[in-house]
Amino acid sequence: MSDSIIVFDKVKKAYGNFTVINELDFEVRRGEKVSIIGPSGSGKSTVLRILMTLEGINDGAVYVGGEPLWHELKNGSMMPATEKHLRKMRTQLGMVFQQFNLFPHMTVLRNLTEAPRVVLGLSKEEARRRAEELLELVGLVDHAHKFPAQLSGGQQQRVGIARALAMRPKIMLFDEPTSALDPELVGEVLNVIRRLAAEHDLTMLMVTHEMRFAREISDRVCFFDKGRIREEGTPEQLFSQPKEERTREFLKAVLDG
Ligand SMILES: Nc1ncnc2c1ncn2[C@@H]1O[C@H](COP(=O)(O)OP(=O)(O)OP(=O)(O)O)[C@@H](O)[C@H]1O
Repeated sequence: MSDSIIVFDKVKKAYGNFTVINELDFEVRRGEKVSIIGPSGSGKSTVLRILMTLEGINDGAVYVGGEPLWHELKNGSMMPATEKHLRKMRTQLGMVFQQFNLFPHMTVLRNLTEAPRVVLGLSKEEARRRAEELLELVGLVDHAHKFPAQLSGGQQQRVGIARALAMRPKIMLFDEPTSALDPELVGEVLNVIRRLAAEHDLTMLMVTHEMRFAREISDRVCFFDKGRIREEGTPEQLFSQPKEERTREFLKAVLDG
């Protein structure tokens, strides 16, 4: 477990009678790039939302960086985490959403400097310097003073990536980052993620429908079905020699579609 930056230990998550995550055991090593694929409703996004502390769990435990995420150890017993603990833990993670989720009333620059200033207490100059470096990384230096509505979807998503990185997270979560984009804008966003994967030792966990991309950048691909990992392996193993019939069916449907 020591090398795992993310651990799900028999995690259960249900909405009423409907079990979304079913005794899930799942680990991600430091620096590993992992893709989660699987049918709609299989619980893929929920895994990311639990890590980002946007959804609680009903049973089991999640560890980030060796520390319980949804619990705190108090006098030797595991107690539900306080908001303070969740806030602290959240700083280790950055998330890129399907729908960008930028602050519409703030310029690109301010979208990038706001949280580092408010949450991390960075000075205005330091936050700006960090933002400018990241705009360089995502190729948007010339757009710093625009508002999100003045940008294309692909540009907005690149700002979304830069904004998450501005908090210097150890783990980046991507929730179908290209699925809201027009097809001709997908490539520019994938290029930024590709670059991040190649040049940084970030841990990356990505839910994606872009099978070719998952195959290219992942160290490991997990096929989710009914709130569990049905099959996992290297991209080569999972895409070229899937063992499970359910995985084969899914891949056939998405790759033919
Ligand atoms: N707040 C909620 N209340 C009730 N049901 C929910 C809620 N959030 C998600 N669900 C249900 O949980 C299931 C899993 O959702 P999740 O978004 O994790 O699936 P997914 O595998 O990411 O699917 P997709 O590929 O369609 O995004 C879905 O059936 C969804 O309808």
